[in-house]
Amino acid sequence: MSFEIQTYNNIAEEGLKRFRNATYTIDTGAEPDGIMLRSQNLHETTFPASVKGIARAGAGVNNIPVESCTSQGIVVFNTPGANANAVKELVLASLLLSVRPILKGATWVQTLTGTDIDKQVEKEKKQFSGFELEGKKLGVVGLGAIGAMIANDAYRLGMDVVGYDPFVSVDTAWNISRRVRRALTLDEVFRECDFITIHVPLNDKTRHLISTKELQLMKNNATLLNFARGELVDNQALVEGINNQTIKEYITDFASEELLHHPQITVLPHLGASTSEAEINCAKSASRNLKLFLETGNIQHSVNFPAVELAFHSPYRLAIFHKNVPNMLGAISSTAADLGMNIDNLINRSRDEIAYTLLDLSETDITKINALQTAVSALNDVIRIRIIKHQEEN
Ligand SMILES: NC(=O)c1ccc[n+]([C@@H]2O[C@H](COP(=O)([O-])OP(=O)(O)OC[C@H]3O[C@@H](n4cnc5c(N)ncnc54)[C@H](O)[C@@H]3O)[C@@H](O)[C@H]2O)c1
Ligand SMILES: O=C(O)CC[C@@H](O)C(=O)O
Repeated sequence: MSFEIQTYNNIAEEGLKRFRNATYTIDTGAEPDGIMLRSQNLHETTFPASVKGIARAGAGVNNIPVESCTSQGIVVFNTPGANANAVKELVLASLLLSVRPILKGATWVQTLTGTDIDKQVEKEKKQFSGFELEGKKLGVVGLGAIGAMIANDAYRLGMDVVGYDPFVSVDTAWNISRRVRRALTLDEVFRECDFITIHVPLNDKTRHLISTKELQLMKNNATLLNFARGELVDNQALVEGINNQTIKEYITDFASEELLHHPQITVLPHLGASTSEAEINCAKSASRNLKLFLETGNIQHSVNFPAVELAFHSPYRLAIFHKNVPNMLGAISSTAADLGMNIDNLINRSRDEIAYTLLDLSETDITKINALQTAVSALNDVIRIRIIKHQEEN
């Protein structure tokens, strides 16, 4: 078996090297089996029928048409937590920089001349004095991989931390300090906090999570930080809110024309995950997910199909994507039996309306396997079916 991988954006070599062997080619053809990307927008892309999996080297998948991929039986992966520490450090740096005008001070020092620089510094430094984070209240909206780390570390910096996440996972909840108070409503967070940082995914429910109404609930001296996605905040309402002194400051990782050249708005060029460590972690995790899926059909860290793991020892495996409806397994097994084929092993998992079945066969005659593929494809509610040949590890 051989696979073609298409890449977009700069994917770290530490991840790509999993594909530098005889089984794979990278960026050489128009019919890729797998796609690896960072922030490339795929919403207008028509995928060739060859595409089986798309791996996002990062957390957010809003640049991928996930729903349409699901209906085509394309598995979309992300890399949960792989860049969380990088984002956490940038948010903490931004919090610290927002209370201490040290960059302005450092720029000013460079303008000084003369032999009494030390005296000029002592005389003028009061213009660069700031505040402390200790004792201030931070609201963290979204207590996932990033939000949870920020909540814990902000608490360690002496901040009073409130978190809001109605869907927090049990695993993450275990990792959050019990000193982080759980807010029951978003309004509570907006009303009480001096700093609010958002770490939720962008989707139809969270787009413009923060608009005029939410801004008006915030304290006049509040700082809003957005290192999750630009569209979570209604930029027009935000600029109006800052101009009307509804809130004090906005710090974001997502550039947009209306946010530029405003003294109370700091815009970074999407640097949250831009550390060597995060880029390597994400590339390694994305390539591991994609390679495992292409070679075995097993699924880990998918955002649209269930996790499935079945040791692969048989000569052939069918990977069947289908709707989650009754008697699908019965129909698949009797189709195999009708063709005289024995099933070595089988696993079926579902996720909402979608299900996925791996069927291992002792049959070695590819003509018969192809006939089974054709017969199963003709069953109602089957979305896609792949034949995977067992291969030695590489
Ligand atoms: N700036 C960057 O470079 C950068 C890097 C990584 C991630 N991100 C963005 O940050 C987001 C979060 O990343 P993560 O790794 O923490 O993801 P995550 O999936 O671990 O956490 C997201 C959390 O948001 C919660 N959530 C969902 N909807 C919510 C809502 N309406 N209100 C409150 N909580 C809600 C979920 O329950 C989950 O706990 C990503 O989706 C991505 O868009 C940006
Ligand atoms: O790849 C990047 O630089 C950003 C990734 C980030 O947006 C994410 O969602 O993980």
